[in-house]
Amino acid sequence: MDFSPLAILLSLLFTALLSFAARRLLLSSGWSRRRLPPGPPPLPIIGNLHLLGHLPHRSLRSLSAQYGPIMSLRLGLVPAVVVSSPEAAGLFLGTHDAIFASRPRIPEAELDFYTTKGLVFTEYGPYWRSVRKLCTTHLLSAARVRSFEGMRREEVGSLVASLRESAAAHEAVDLSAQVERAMEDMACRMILGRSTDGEHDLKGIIQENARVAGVFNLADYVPFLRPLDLQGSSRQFKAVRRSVDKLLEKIIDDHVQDTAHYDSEHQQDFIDILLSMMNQPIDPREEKYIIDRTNIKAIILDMISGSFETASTSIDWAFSELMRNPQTMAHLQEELETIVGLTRMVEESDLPKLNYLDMVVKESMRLHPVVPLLVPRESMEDAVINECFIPKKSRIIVNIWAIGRDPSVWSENTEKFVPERFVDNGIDVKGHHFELLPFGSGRRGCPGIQLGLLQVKLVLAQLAHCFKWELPKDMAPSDIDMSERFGLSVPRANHLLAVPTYRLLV
Ligand code: HEM
Repeated sequence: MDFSPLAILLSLLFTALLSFAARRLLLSSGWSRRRLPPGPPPLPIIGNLHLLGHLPHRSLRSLSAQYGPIMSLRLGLVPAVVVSSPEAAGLFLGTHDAIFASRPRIPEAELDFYTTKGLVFTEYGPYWRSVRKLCTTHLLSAARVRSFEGMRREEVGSLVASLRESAAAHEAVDLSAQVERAMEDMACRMILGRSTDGEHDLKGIIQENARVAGVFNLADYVPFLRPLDLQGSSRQFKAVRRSVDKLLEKIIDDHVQDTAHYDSEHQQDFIDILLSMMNQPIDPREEKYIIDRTNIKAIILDMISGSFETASTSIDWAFSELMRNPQTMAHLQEELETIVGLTRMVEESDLPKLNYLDMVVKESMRLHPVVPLLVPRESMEDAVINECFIPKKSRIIVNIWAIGRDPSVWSENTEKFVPERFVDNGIDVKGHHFELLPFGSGRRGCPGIQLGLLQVKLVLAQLAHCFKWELPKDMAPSDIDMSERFGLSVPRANHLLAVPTYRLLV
């Protein structure tokens, strides 16, 4: 046989030509374009809904282990694709982000301007682009986030003061509830300019809105069931939205009346900022969309939904891991003692110097991303990814929980809380490293990332710095229940209780 370089070259060329021709033939016959990604066989009507279980991120990881990192499902009558590896996430959220940047439209949304005129659930297009730009430029910019530093200091100060009282009495505190309250107060003051309302149960209404939005509604997947409203979801959704609307109308009216009395010291909240832009184009380059009251209400509700549970849930998980890993807590407290010292509380200006804190937060977000399946996306056109056909209007679910626990990415100790894995590896949470995506990535990535990260780090650092923490009633760290509850976000199923002892010298 002739193994001369020329013969090898010719045979390589011939093979390449042959496979190119075969590929063209398959593509033109439509066979490859129609081949969906592998996935479990669907049942009539419900498709694969029965496989989701009560913690879908976990069930989907098991299924992906069998069918691969780009897996096809049918959720009721809706085609879906589940993405479960960094490479696949890079294809859907990076390379082909423009195709997958829309959100599925739920039919209620057609009646509800809150869903079509906001940001989170609004379809991709010029309106969404304008609103997104408005939010990133005017509400969530670095300068705006900084402008609320004083308010955050007050709220964190109140949290610490309340914990000091429990510390003096050597009482166990419901840390989950305390943190949740503090974060809700921060969000309400920043967005609405107040954390309570004399007339309405402000936080109760917002919490109910989040609860109803997180409820699984079969009719979202089997649309012909919608008119029957078997679960009563549609009725509940409309009732909650009426309460939200009444509340926001009143708060906006109060702002309009108060504007005349503002002095130069007045801290503008998000409603003030949006009211000052009323009747102007949302984006000066897209004059078609003018800001009116419905836009303001929809944007405000999305800012609240985006910030309400996310930061507190992230803190809750990170703190639970610190309680389960006393050496890590000790290491973090050592860093705080060195950089901040025991004679004062942590300031926001300290945060960039706290490298170990940064690793603790990343590691916690790797193991416990609060939105484990991101917010679902929808494909805007037919696409072929890795030779698989993804039909237009497929729901795209990115399982960042599975990616964060993939041993082929994070090594065998993937289930363990080891912040040190981030030493010198350059991975951050900003959406460029597809192995760690707690804030998503691409066009629909979280616009509140800067604020969210700041809040999480500030509160976590303050809790670890100001107090020594023990578990109640001789509980061992390994006894801490880490069960999850699935909804719009995934918080702890049960609250974390702990006993603080004040440790600062002031
Ligand atoms: C620790 C805190 C937070 C976490 C972990 C978080 C996480 C996320 C995630 C995973 C998404 C979906 C991204 C995607 O689909 O690719 C998202 C979207 C979003 N987040 Fe956040 N978020 C946080 C804080 C905030 C804050 C403070 C705000 C605003 C005040 C906010 C506003 C939004 C909005 C408006 C969207 C929808 C963006 C769009 O569809 O264009 N988030 N967030």
